Amino acid sequence: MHPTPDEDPRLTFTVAADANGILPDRMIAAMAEAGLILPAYDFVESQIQPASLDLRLGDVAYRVRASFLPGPGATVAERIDQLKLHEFSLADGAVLETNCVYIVPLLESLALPPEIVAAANPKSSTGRLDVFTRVIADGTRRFDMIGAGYHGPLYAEISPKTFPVLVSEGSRLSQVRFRTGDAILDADELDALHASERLVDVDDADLTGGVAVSVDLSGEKGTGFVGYRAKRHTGVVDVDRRSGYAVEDFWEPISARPDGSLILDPGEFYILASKEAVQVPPDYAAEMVPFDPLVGEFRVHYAGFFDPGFGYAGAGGQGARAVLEVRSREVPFILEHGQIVGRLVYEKMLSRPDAMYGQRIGSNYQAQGLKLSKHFRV
Ligand SMILES: O=c1ccn([C@H]2C[C@H](O)[C@@H](COP(=O)(O)OP(=O)(O)OP(=O)(O)O)O2)c(=O)[nH]1
Repeated sequence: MHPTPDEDPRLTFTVAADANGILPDRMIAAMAEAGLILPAYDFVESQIQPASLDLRLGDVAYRVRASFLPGPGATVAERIDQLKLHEFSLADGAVLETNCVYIVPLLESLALPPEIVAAANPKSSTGRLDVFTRVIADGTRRFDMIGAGYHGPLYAEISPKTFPVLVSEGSRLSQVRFRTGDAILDADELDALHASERLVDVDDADLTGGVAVSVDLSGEKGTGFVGYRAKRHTGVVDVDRRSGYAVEDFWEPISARPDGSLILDPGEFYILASKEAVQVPPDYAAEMVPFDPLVGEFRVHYAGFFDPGFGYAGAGGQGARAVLEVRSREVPFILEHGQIVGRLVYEKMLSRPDAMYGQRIGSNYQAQGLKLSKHFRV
C-alpha cells in the first residue's frame, strides 16, 4: 500500500511534471518542511534567499592532500578517509590557510525528488574574498551539480587563494539553487525580456548566448581608479565578521593606464566592476558564465548567481553594476575598457519570490557600484 501524505510528508510537495523554473524562497521552505532538504538543525534568519538556500558549514573540517570527485558508486566520506591529512573542529572557529584544500561536511543534506536538480555556487561574499569553494555530493562526477533525485550529504571543498580565512560551524560560504525542467530563456525569450525590461543599460546590447557584460576601465576622473588588487601576506579575514577590516590592510587601489587598459599579473586577484548597469527582473534569476570557455587567459567570478530583483528599480537597485572577480592565469594579460568578460544567462523562476533581492533580507550588494565584500569598512 502507498503511504498517504499524512504518513509521508514528501508526498505533500509536488511540482507539475511540465513545469520549468527555479524554485523561489517559499518553495525552498516547503521543500524543507516536506523533508526534501534536511538541515542538521533549524535554518537561521535570511538563510533562505529569493532563489537559493545558503549552505552552512558543519562542525568538523578535513585538510586533504588534493581535491577530488568521488565518481559513481563512491562516497565523499570514503575519499576523505583515504585523503585526509588532518582533522579539526570548527565548533570554536579555525583558520583555513591559503592554497590548502579542505573538505567540510555541510549541515544541510538532501532527499531530492526525481524532478528536481540542485546547482551550487559560492556566495558573492565568498567569491569577493577569493575563497575557492565548490560543493561535492556522493557519487558525482561534477562539482556544484547535484543530480535529480539525489539523496545524501553535501560537502564543501574550500581553498582560500589570497587571504587566510577564519570559519566556524554555521559559516555560510556556498548557496544552492533548486530547479525543475529547463528554465533557461531561449534567444527569442531573452530578446523579448530585454526589449521590455532593458536588462543592461546599453543601446546595442549583445544578447548572443546570454547578456554580454564588459569591464569598466574608464577610470575615476582625476585618479584613474578602476578597482582593487588583493595584497599578499595579509591578516586573517573572519568570514562572519561584517565591516570588520580596513580596506588598505587587504587591498591596493589600482588605476587603468591612460588608454583604458589594465595588465593583469598572473596569479593576482582583482575586484573590478562592469561597464553596464545590470538588472534581474523579479520573475527571473541569472547566472554569470564565462563569455567564452576557450578564452582561458583570465577568469571572472566564481560566484555567479544573480538574485531576482538584483539591480531592479522596484527593489531599490537601479544602476547596479556587476562586481567582477578577476584573475589572470599563466601569462600577463591586457584587459581593455569595454572588453566582454562574461555573460548573464537568464532563467525563469517557477514563481515570483516573496522577497526580492534588496527587500528585507539583509542584502549587502543592492545598487552596488565597485564594492568589496561586506567584510571591509567603506
Ligand atoms: O559575480 C557576481 C555575483 C553576484 N553579484 C551580485 C548579484 C547578486 O544578486 C548579489 C548577491 O550575491 P549573493 O547572494 O551570492 O551574495 P551574498 O554574499 O550572499 O550576499 P547577500 O547577503 O547580499 O545576499 O551580488 C555580483 O555583482 N557579481
